[in-house]
Amino acid sequence: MAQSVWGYDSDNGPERWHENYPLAKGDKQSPIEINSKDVQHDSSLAPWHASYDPGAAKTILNNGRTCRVVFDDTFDRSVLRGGPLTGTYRLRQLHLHWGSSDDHGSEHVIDGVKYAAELHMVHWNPKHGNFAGALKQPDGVAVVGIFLKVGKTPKPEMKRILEEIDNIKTKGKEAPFQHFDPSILFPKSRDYWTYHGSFTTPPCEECITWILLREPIEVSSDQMAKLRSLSKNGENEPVNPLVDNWRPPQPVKGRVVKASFK
Ligand SMILES: NS(=O)(=O)/N=C1/NCCS1
Ligand SMILES: [Zn+2]
Repeated sequence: MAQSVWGYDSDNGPERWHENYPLAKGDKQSPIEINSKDVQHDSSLAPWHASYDPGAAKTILNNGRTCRVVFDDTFDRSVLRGGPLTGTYRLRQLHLHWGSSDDHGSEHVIDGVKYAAELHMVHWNPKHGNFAGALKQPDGVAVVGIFLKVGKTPKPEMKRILEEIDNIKTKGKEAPFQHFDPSILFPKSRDYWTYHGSFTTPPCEECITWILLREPIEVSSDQMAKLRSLSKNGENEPVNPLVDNWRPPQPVKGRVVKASFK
């Protein structure tokens, strides 16, 4: 089976992405390490609001690099607004990044803390016509990032996604995933950090307003094991566990991270 052009292995991983995707060496790359001492509280930052239509959820997919839930984004059906954003952004998909053990897996690192996983809800600005057009704009995309922490009181709302894992074990597997409002995954607090960055996967376009929620949600170690039971390989190929699909922190290059909280 030919190697995919990019991935997370030694021969196609983050250190080599720039060979085929030059943007990966840009000045506004993601993820980054966030150090609270360098964060600037911005009292002008408004609260953010998501209004998602559960009927917009369509399918869940294993694309060999992550587990992704896809939503109908053909009109303003599930939208994000407020916070650092101008206008409304349409929810297109959500996916996760995770480690091979509970002590790492997130992409953003907070005061040295690596969480077990990081969930991304990807939205795009319809003023740019379509998703492909939005990728070329600095205000084209908004991603809400939620950290997953292993704890004793797992969030029941994560169950719905994890229950589907058994149906999408191998690369290319897709299953219906309907009647799902992802805002049930949000933690209690709406506190967030925000900065301008990029996709954490190639081609690494620098079109993202990141909204990272300060409060992690809890999952159980068993739930993390479930996520790690996904495979990179296709059916009837040698088993290659889908783990450590995270990009390490990139140079901040003078960017200032704003906080909605003190
Ligand atoms: N991890 S990420 O959300 O920055 N990368 C993506 N690539 C295509 C859609 S989302
Ligand atoms: Zn992501």
